[in-house]
Amino acid sequence: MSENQWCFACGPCNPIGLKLRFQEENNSYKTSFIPGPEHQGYDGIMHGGLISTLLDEVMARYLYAKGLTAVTAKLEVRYRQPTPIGQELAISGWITGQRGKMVEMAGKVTLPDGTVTAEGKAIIALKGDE
Ligand SMILES: CCCCCCCCCC(=O)SCCNC(=O)CCNC(=O)[C@H](O)C(C)(C)COP(=O)(O)OP(=O)(O)OC[C@H]1O[C@@H](n2cnc3c(N)ncnc32)[C@H](O)[C@@H]1OP(=O)(O)O
Repeated sequence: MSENQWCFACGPCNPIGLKLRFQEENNSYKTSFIPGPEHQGYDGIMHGGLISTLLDEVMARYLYAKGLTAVTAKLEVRYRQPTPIGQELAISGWITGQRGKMVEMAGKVTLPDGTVTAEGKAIIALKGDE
């Protein structure tokens, strides 16, 4: 069996996972997700911890997709607006810089009408000899 099939965010084998799928486009990594009632904190609003998960995944997984082994060293999220349940979220991440083995990344969560509800910044640590 291939590795990492149980990732909470993207693993196809995880029965309670988000099962995200990704594509690269214009030096950016993208996925989408429609949160349901099981993903809310306050009624009608997506739980902030799960929004962090979306941002963490879209940034760190971009490096994984490039064949690098990397873990999140630092994650900062700015929740600009409530993220509603039941709308398709566009989540994207991109590289903004690198200092040694620390890759600096950014990401955002966008509603269908273009409203950015959350922004993320992360430092992702490359492992091994990369
Ligand atoms: C299908 C597969 C899915 C793939 C996508 C996965 C998405 C999920 C991504 C995750 O959530 S990964 C899980 C959460 N993250 C972790 O569990 C990481 C745990 N932490 C570590 O393993 C280590 O702390 C880490 C590798 C991040 C750093 O340890 P090191 O021993 O390599 O570094 P060290 O502590 O010696 O620091 C080296 C330099 O980096 C700097 N540094 C370390 N941590 C930092 C940090 N957090 N922020 C900024 N700088 C940092 C540190 O200051 C120092 O700079 P200087 O040399 O200039 O002094």
